[in-house]
Amino acid sequence: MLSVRDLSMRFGGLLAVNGVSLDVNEREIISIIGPNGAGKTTVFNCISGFYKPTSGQITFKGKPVQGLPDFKISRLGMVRTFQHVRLFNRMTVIENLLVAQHRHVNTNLLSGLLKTPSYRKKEGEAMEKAAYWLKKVDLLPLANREAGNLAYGQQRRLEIARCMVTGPDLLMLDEPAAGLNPKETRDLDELIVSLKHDYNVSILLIEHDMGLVMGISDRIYVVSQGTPLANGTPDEIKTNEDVIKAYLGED
Ligand SMILES: Nc1ncnc2c1ncn2[C@@H]1O[C@H](COP(=O)(O)OP(=O)(O)OP(=O)(O)O)[C@@H](O)[C@H]1O
Repeated sequence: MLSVRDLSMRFGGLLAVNGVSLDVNEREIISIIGPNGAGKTTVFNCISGFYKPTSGQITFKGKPVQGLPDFKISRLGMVRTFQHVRLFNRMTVIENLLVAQHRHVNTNLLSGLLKTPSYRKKEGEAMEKAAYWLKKVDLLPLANREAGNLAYGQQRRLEIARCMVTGPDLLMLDEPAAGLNPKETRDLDELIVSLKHDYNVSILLIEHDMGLVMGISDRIYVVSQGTPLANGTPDEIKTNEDVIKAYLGED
């Protein structure tokens, strides 16, 4: 579904990503791990269109996407969350999900102004979808709260729901467990696995919580100082000497 080949990203004199390649197949949970500053978020930013990579090829569902702007990439079915939650804080929880759907499809301004039957039908469907995903992430009772007033863990779940209402094929999560308590992390674990099994979504994940990564990943890519270090199943990665050294070297 997603194929990244020889991706590099240079910021001035710093080669933040150096020759990273990875694949995500249908219904796979793939993690990218590595010490702080390894270049993981930069890889995400290149794949999702926030940065234009210095070099490399990125194809999604067979189409080259490197250099496309983020909104075009998300319309192709690849959506992401951010390391620092980005919601519309002054809007309600449900409004956040409605806006996400509006931004995702080309809505016709005139039909919106005239409130044509087809527009009303779409509005109804958007509302149903929003309610469905709020229920799934346990936020339905809070639908009319301001998003900015939610607890941190709830905001993170809302971000995932906001991605899911757009019906993605690939969901990219940047450190979704950061700042969550153990119970919230377990719920997140279940949610991610359910997205794969019940909704056929592939997941690309950056995460420092090794319990979560090792428990849910089909395969793991390790990067260190921008460079690919290893890739394999959780069991292969756990016992890889280079990986152990890179992590111990961090302390
Ligand atoms: N926009 C930017 N301009 C200049 N340097 C950047 C930019 N974005 C990232 N970097 C640098 O690139 C390197 C990789 O950063 P990146 O955030 O991708 O690492 P990371 O693996 O995601 O780290 P962490 O786990 O701490 O989030 C770092 O040295 C960082 O300072």
